[in-house]
Amino acid sequence: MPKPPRPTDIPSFAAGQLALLDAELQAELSETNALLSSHTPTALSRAGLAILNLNITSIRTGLGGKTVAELALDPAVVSKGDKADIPEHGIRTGDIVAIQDQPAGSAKKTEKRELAKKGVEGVVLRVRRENIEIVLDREDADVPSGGKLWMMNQTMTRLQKFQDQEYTPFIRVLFGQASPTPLPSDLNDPSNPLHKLEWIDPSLNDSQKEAIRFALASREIALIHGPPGTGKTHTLIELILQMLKQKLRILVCGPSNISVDNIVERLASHKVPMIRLGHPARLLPSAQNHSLDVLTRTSDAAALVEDVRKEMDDKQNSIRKTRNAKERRQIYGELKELRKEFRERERGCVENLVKDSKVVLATLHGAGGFHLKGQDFDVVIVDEASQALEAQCWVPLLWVKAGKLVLAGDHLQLPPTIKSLNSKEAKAAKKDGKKNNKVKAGADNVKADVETEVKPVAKTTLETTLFDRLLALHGPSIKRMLTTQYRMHERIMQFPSTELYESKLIAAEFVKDRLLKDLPYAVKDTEDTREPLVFWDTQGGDFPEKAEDDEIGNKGSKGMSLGDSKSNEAEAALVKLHVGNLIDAGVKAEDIAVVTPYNAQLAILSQMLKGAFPGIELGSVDGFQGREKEAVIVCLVRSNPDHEVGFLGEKRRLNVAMTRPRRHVCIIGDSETVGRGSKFLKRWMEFLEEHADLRYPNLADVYVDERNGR
Ligand SMILES: Nc1ncnc2c1ncn2[C@@H]1O[C@H](COP(=O)(O)OP(=O)(O)OP(=O)(O)O)[C@@H](O)[C@H]1O
Repeated sequence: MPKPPRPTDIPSFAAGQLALLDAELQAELSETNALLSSHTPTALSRAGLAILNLNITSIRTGLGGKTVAELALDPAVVSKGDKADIPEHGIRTGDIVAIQDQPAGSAKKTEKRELAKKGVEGVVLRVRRENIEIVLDREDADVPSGGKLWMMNQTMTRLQKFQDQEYTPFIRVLFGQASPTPLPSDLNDPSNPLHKLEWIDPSLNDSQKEAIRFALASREIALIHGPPGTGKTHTLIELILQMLKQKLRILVCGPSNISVDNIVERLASHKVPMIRLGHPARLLPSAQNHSLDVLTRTSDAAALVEDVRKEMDDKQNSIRKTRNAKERRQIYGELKELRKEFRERERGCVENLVKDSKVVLATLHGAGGFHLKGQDFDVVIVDEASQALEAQCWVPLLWVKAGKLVLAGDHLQLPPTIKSLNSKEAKAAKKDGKKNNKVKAGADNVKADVETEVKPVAKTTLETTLFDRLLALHGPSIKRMLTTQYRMHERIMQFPSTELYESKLIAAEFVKDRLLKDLPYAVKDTEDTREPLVFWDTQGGDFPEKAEDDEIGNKGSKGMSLGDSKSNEAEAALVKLHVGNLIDAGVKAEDIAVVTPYNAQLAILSQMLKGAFPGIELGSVDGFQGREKEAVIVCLVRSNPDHEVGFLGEKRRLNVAMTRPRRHVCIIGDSETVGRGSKFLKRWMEFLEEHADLRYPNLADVYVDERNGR
C-alpha cells in the first residue's frame, strides 16, 4: 500500500502563495524603481501575474452604476518612439485584480505597506493592447490617485475563496486530500492494451514509451521527468498524437511563447489541426498560421464572416458615390446593422473554432483568456513545468474544466527566477504563511483528522514549483523518467547521472563517443579535440576572485545588477587561451559557448573574447538552460582563502552548467575553494581529478596569448 499523502490545506496554501507573490512583487518594485531606465524584464511580468507602472487615464460610471477605471502605461516609462503597449501579461477579462499605488523605490518599508493597503479590488472588464478597464468592486472605492500603480492577478485569491464543494476530485489530488487513482494492475503486462499502441514515431526509446503509457493510464496526474537531452518534448508530441487517437481534447501550455511554439511547430509537421491562442505578433512565424487571429480569417467558417465584410466594403464604396443625404443616411444605417452582424458572426466563428478544436495551445497565462473560460478539456499538458511558478500553472487549471494534468519537466534543473528569495519581504511572507497555517489548522478546519496532518505552508516557497510539490506530496510513483539522452558524450554525462539521476542515464549510441575531432567539418586531432572532459584546476592562489561590490558599491550604485557579483580575470584569460586552442584546431566559433554563473565575469569575458572570437556565444548558466553546444567552457570564478562558494553551491545550477555540451566540456575552477563548498562539489572535484584530462595552468603562460595581442 502506498503511504497516504499528507494533505495540504488549500486556503492556507493559497494564502501562503499570495504572501510570497506579494513579496516577489515588492522585490520587483524595488528593482524596477532602481533600474527604471533599463526596463529589466521582471519575473512577475514574465509570469504574467502583474503589470507595473500604470496610470489611471479615465474613470467613468459603467453598467449598474459601477465605477470603471481605465489604466494605461505611465508615459514616463515608455521610451521615446516606442508604442505605449502594455508589456505581455496574463491578466484577462473576468480576472479579479488589485490596483495599488506603486511605492517609490526610495519609500520606507512602512510607507510601502501603508500604500499597499490603500489599494482597491476589481474585475477586469476589457483588455486592450494599450489599456485595461477595471470595474471596481465597491462603488465608494477609493481609487488610488498616486503616480504609478500596479495591478496583480488574483488567481490565488480565487483559489483561496473556493468553497469546499467546489473542490473537484482532481483538485483534491493536487493538494493531497485524495490519492491518485491507482494505475491498472496489469499496466506492465504485455497483454495490457497500452502495450499494443501503434507508435507514430517508431524510433521512441523504451523509457519514452513507458512514460507515454503511464501518462495515458494515469487518471489525474502524471509527471514526465526529462533530464537534459532525453527528448521530453519529443515524448510529449507522441503523447498528444496518441491522445488524439483516443479522441481526447487537450490543452497544451508552457511558461513562455517559445516553449509553446516549439510544440506547435512539431505538431504541425504531423498535420495536426490545432489552435494557438496568443497575439500573432508574439508567435514564431511558423506558428502564426495556427493562431486564432489568422484562422478566423482563413478557415472555412471564416468565409461567412468574409461575406459580410465584403458587403460592408461595397456599402462603403456606394456612400462615396452618393451625394443624396437621405440615401447616405440610409446606407449608414445599413452599415451599422452590418457591423453588428459582422461582430456577431466573427464571435461565433471564433467560438466555434476554439470549441471544435481538439488541441488548443497557449502560454500558461494566455490560457486564462476568455476564449477558454469554463471549456471542457480531458487533459491539460504543461511542458517545461519546472520552469513555471505554481501560481502560473493554476491559471489554466482554474479557468478550464480539466480532469487530468500531465507535467513535463526536470526539477533537478533551475526553477523559475525568483528575485525575492532571500529578501526581507520573502522571509516575512514565510513567517506569515506559518502563522496563517496555524490559525487555519487550529480553527477553521473542523475535519480534525485531516488537520493534524496539514502540510505546513511555510515549507512552500515561490520557488517550489507544482512539479516539486506534487512529487513531494505523492512520491515518485506519479512520475516516469526518460533515461536515454541524445546530447552528451558518455563521460560528460557520467557525473550528473550518478549524482542526480540515480545513475539511470544512458547515452544514445550515436552520441556516446562523439568528439570534437569527429565534427562533420575539418577539425585537427589535438589534445583538446580528442578529449571530452578537460579540467583546468586553478588552485594555489594565483587565480583569485574579485568581489564586484568592492568597486561598484563605492560608486554609489550598490544594489544594482552587479552588486554582489564576482569576477576572476585570470580565469577569464584562461578561458581565452582554451577557446583559442579550440579555434586553432578548426572548431567553429559558433560551436563554442562559454558559461559562467556570475554576471560580473560575463562582462569581463565579453570584453576579452567577443572581439577576438566573433560568433562565440557567452552566457550566464541560468540563461543557457535549455540550450546546447558542441563545446562548452564552464568558468567557475570562485577562488578565495575562505573557501566561499556562494550560489555555486546550488546543485541545479551546476547541473545545468555541466549538461549543455555535446562533445567537449572544459571546466575552469579552483578545486581547493570549490571542493570545500559542499559534499556535492567535493565529489565533483574528485570526479574531475579522476576522470578528466587534468591540467594545472601556469599564470605566465595564460597571459602569453594576451601579450601576443590575440
Ligand atoms: N527516441 C529518439 N530517437 C532519436 N532521437 C531522439 C529521440 N528522442 C529525442 N531525440 C532527439 O533528442 C534531442 C532532444 O529532444 P527534445 O528537444 O525533445 O528534448 P527535450 O528533452 O525537450 O530537450 P531539453 O533536454 O533541452 O529539455 C532532439 O534532437 C531529438 O530529436
